[in-house]
Amino acid sequence: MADDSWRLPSTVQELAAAVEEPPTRYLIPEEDRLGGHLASAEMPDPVPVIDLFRVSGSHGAAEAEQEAAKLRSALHSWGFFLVTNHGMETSLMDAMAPASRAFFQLPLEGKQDHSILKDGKHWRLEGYGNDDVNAQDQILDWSDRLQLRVEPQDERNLACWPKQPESFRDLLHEYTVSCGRIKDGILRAMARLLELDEDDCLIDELGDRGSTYARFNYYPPCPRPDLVLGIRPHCDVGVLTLLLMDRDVAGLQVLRDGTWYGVPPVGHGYGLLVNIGVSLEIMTNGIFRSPVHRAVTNSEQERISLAMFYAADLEKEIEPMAQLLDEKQPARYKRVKCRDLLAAHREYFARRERVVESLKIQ
Ligand SMILES: O=C(O)CCC(=O)C(=O)O
Ligand SMILES: [Fe+2]
Repeated sequence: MADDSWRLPSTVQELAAAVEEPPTRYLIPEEDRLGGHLASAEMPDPVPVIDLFRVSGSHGAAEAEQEAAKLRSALHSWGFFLVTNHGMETSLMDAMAPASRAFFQLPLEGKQDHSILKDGKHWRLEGYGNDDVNAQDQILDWSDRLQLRVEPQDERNLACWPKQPESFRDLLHEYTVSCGRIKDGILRAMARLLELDEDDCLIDELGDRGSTYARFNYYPPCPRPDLVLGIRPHCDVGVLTLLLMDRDVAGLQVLRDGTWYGVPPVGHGYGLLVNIGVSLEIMTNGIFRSPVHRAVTNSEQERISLAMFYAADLEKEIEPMAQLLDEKQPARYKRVKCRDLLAAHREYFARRERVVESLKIQ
């Protein structure tokens, strides 16, 4: 029988503990290693920060207007921003991040109980592990992940949810509820920016049964950070992503005009970064663009991030919103069912390509 063990790489955490050099299948293509390293430029200005309370109008119309102008500028320049005054208790962020770390620190067997491989073989969307490996020459990322579908709540597959640390499940539930409110606040502010008919227009675009995936990314230290990527260049595929950044360790980079810029940790507490996804790019007919980003590793410290991906109802079709179209602004993206978009995104991601290119109307 053919040896297809290449389909089932060990976790990067195990690998990192065992090797002095990353194996060939983790080495990124030459053209991505320009200059011999993955260094990035410093952002010309600090990461834009949006005060969610102000932009919602709770301080009055004038302040909301000012904050909305900042949001517009952040969306047009970078496609991402930090959100503050978002209503999530600091104590929740302070507890969620260490609980994620504690999960990755469990012995392998404890984590494998929640493996992303059903019966040890068949890759699925939820659980602990890596990407689906479907080609022998696929270049792998230097990270392990725990991916869980947290919404709709009645579709949670709790068998994939860690029982250790003990606080994990309750924390993730609370975190999900809190992030859901923040996501709604952001989508309302964006709807106002776009002058849509109703503040809830973008929220409604997700449908009644929008899907939320929580993805915990774990990047072990790498002896050759100049040769691998923690996560390859990509756009997130959902409507938007809320990324809980590592408090201390940098790694996220964003591409703008051909230059990679490093996104520094906020320096105090945990930063919550909002990232536009491909689904929102389509819905807004390209008014908001999804930024290409990646994560690099380093040789000394592990790094953790937690991404909440908000996607529409899987059965819903995504297309440019009629309100944003007219003769001068015809649809620039094809209509696509959310489920198909997510599946296509995984295929493109594996090939290091971007799904959004295939959806543009030429
Ligand atoms: O770890 C990071 O900073 C980025 C993670 C990311 O881009 C993702 O999970 O989609
Ligand atoms: Fe991402």
